[in-house]
Amino acid sequence: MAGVLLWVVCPKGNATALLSLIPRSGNKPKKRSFNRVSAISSAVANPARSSEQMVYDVVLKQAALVKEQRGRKALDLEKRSEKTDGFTDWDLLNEAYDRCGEVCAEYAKTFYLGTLLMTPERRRAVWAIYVWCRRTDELVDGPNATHITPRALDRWEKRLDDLFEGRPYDMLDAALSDTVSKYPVDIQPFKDMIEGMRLDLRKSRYMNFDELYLYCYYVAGTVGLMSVPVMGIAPESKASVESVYNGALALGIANQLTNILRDVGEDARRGRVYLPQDELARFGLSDDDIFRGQVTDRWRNFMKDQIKRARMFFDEAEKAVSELNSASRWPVWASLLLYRQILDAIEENDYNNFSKRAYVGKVKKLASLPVAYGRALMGTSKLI
Ligand SMILES: CC(C)=CCC/C(C)=C/CC/C(C)=C/CC/C(C)=C/[C@@H]1[C@@H](COP(=O)(O)OP(=O)(O)O)[C@]1(C)CC/C=C(\C)CC/C=C(\C)CCC=C(C)C
Ligand SMILES: [Mn+2]
Repeated sequence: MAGVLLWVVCPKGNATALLSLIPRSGNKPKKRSFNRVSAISSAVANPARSSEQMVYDVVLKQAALVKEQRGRKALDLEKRSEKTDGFTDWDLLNEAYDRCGEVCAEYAKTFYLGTLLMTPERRRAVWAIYVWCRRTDELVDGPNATHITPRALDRWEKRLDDLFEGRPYDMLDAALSDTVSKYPVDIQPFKDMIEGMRLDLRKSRYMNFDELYLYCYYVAGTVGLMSVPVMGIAPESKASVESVYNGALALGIANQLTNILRDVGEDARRGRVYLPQDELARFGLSDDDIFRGQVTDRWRNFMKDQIKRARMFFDEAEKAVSELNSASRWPVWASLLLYRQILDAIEENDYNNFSKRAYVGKVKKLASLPVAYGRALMGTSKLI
């Protein structure tokens, strides 16, 4: 039990919620063709292979896995969900998924509501992925973060290997273990997210956008790659699987860039500057300006440029949302619109992201939901 306790990291603001999820019984456990977005990152590409090219290999691998499964008609997902291998105690497994739903509802209410439109199978699988991501993030961001060492992350990765091989360590892992046995989810994005957490332990500066891009892929682009195999691509979609995964990746990158732009002051107080050093220098800025925290014209101009780039990633993602299964589109649109509006809020704060938190008010949040729903109904193909 002590081992489990060590692993379960309490969430922000509520130390008991994730602890209550501990099981009662000891069920121990090539190059891509460049588009507008890539043109930006390739401008600072490293001489060998840019981060974007490396990340694209993961996209191709995940897309291949999905295509392979698409080809195997007999492996109809909904039927496979009735498989009995691996788990004999259905009540325990259902309870595990229910707990994942509870965590999701507590930490990401809007997203949780959106998942209720999905089929029960897909919905609970997305919850299981959400919970694993949340727990992974909490390792380095939560209240126990100071105790986290690279060795602890190695153990978390070993645990990931085990759950992918059908040996879950606790009941939340059991839910994910069941999910990855049913959907064509590759382990690589999960491993890469852990790699992102390792990076956060050892690195607090990013020399250029190429370095930052890789970090954003690790901690957020991976989420897109993990989620789409479960959310599913619309059967009527004419887009290539790769282009949909590319859009999913773009949404993760856009979200993380937005997160970084919103939290500049907060991160600086923790000694972290995620903004690319070469781009700061190009605008006549340095770490000192960030620690001083004064909104100057140089800062405004720099921020305008950063916001423009984040919006380009959102644009890239938007083209792909309509290719998802119709029932999965609404939560994605809702989260995209909400996160995108944080960029507007930074502008409304006159680019003061040092001491003023950019947030989207309740009214705007609520207003976004029908907009998201309307967009979800439109399944136009904008990708090839
Ligand atoms: C519909 C939807 C949003 C599905 C994703 C569900 C899911 C598995 C989410 C996991 C999120 C999570 C806990 C990630 C851990 C790392 C992390 C915290 C990343 C940051 C998220 C924002 O959270 P927050 O504001 O709470 O950040 P702080 O911890 O407070 O700093 C991120 C910025 C990134 C999360 C990334 C996504 C939500 C990407 C979603 C992309 C898709 C679902 C693909 C959609 C498909 C197409 C084709 C566009
Ligand atoms: Mn976090």
